[in-house]
Amino acid sequence: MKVFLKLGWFFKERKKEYLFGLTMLALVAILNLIPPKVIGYVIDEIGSRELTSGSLAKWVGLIIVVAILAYILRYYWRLMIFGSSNYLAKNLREKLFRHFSKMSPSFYQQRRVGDLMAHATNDISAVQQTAGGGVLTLFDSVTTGGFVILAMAITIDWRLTLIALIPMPLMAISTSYYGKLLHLKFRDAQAAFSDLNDKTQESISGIKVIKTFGQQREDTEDFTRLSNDVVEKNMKVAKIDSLFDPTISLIIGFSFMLSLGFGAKFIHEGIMSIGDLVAFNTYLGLLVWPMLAFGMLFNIMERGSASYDRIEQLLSVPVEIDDKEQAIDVKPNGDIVFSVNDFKFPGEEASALYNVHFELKQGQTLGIVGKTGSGKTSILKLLLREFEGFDGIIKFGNYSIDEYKKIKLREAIGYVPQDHFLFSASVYENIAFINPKTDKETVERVAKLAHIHDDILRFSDGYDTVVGERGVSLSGGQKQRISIARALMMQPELLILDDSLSAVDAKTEESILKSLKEAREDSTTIITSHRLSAIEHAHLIIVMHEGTIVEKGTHDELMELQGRYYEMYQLQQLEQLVEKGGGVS
Ligand SMILES: Nc1ncnc2c1ncn2[C@@H]1O[C@H](COP(=O)(O)OP(=O)(O)OP(=O)(O)O)[C@@H](O)[C@H]1O
Repeated sequence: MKVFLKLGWFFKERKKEYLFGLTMLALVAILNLIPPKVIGYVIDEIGSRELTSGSLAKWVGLIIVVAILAYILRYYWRLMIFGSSNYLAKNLREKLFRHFSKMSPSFYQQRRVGDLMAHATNDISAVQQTAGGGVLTLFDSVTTGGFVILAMAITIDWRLTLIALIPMPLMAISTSYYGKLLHLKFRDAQAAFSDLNDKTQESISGIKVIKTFGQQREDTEDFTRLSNDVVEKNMKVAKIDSLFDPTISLIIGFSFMLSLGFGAKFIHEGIMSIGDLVAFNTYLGLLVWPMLAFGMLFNIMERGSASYDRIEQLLSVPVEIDDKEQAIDVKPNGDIVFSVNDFKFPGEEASALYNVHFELKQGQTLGIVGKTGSGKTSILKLLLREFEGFDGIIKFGNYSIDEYKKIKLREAIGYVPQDHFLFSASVYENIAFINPKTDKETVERVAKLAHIHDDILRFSDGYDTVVGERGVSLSGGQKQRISIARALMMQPELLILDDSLSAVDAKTEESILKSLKEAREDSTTIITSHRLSAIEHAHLIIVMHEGTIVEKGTHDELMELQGRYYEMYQLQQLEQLVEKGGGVS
């Protein structure tokens, strides 16, 4: 029953619909009491030879009126109760989605997408069933059951009623026992479904890699194993679920036996008429549904309760990186001061960054180089406030980045990540992502700046060509340049290119950087790259190694130092020479 209390807020919200629906349901329960009584009267009139065609027509007419009324009322209670439960699903779905969209990357790092999707589908549907079918079974079993028992006791015989109810406590004991078992098995089944969901999502997203490595058979076997596991766990649920009906039918059967035996005795003693016994047994038949419903109620409630707990747990995960109370509501601009003494990713022992200090004046370009895993992207993640909890301060303009509203900080930064993502939409929509109503000229201007305009014109539908998962396949370099154009649409104070030119050739890279420099004279740019030509002209270059800065300066200064940067530069010059077919003497 706890789950109904937990859902109290929703029932309050849709009070009118539930009250209306439940009143209709109670009226149907009362109408249901009429036919058995009518049958009893007719049988007694037949027995005493008092039945006339006039009285028969009266009884038949009454049953028809009851049937029509019950038809209308049933329609409305279904509409009210099941209809309302849809709003609960909508409400929870939206809450979850809003919550998901507020969570920081570390939240997604700790959870699997398939699992989150299972919460948003299976769990919500189980809770919806509680607010629909659950409410119905609870109310119906109580009202129909209650009214029928009252009608049996008051209008027929209270002693026979008590006798017929003797087996009922057995019902309560067995259904509650099965319910507990069901809860455990259902939890296992849901967890298995989450695993399967996760596997499906990962296999579909990674299908290209799976095929390239010829792992389809292994992948399918893996999938089949998980799918079998889901079936196995659901079979366990079904086995317990299947015990409800036979148990309840057995107990009701026992009731029938008692009522028939004692009823016959009462007729013999002249306490009851035959019509009364027929009516009594018809009432007893009416008790089957409320009892079954009662059994089902445990099932629905257990599922709903387990699912609601999981959803609540997810919603209660705090938003790690949130706005401060008096957060500044303006876009930051100005100089950047990055001063981090130490930073560890959540749950990690080792520092990802330590003693990383640099300053960047507005309009300057910073180049970050270093071996893979040296901490380049980690610097950017801190700047974007994707992670917090470092020792130090990062300032953008006059304030620390955590003083600004998160949305304002992000609006000031155009970020082109390494793992660029294009939506399943047209090229135009992908570029104009921040404002789909942007005019064509602006979209074309940024596309030209990113040197992707000519490529787009060559696509079959130009800017209307659909890209992403459902669309045409683009080369890595084309995707990178569309991502750059999308970031440029923001006219950001700070543009961050995280190894975003790795897939374009050196000449295109040079042209893009040149036009960016011209178009963004007063704005700041940060470029991380493995290719030194991309950062050669930066105002400041930092060389990262194992999480810290090992060299800092301009290209000329670093060359003079003859350290790591110098070595990397020499090596890349050599590589270029070899690529061009030159030799080393
Ligand atoms: N979200 C994360 N959680 C835990 N550790 C992380 C996370 N992101 C990065 N790291 C770790 O931090 C270190 C620095 O990674 P980072 O991505 O900053 O390197 P990088 O210099 O950008 O490398 P690359 O050139 O390959 O992109 C690595 O050891 C990496 O495993």
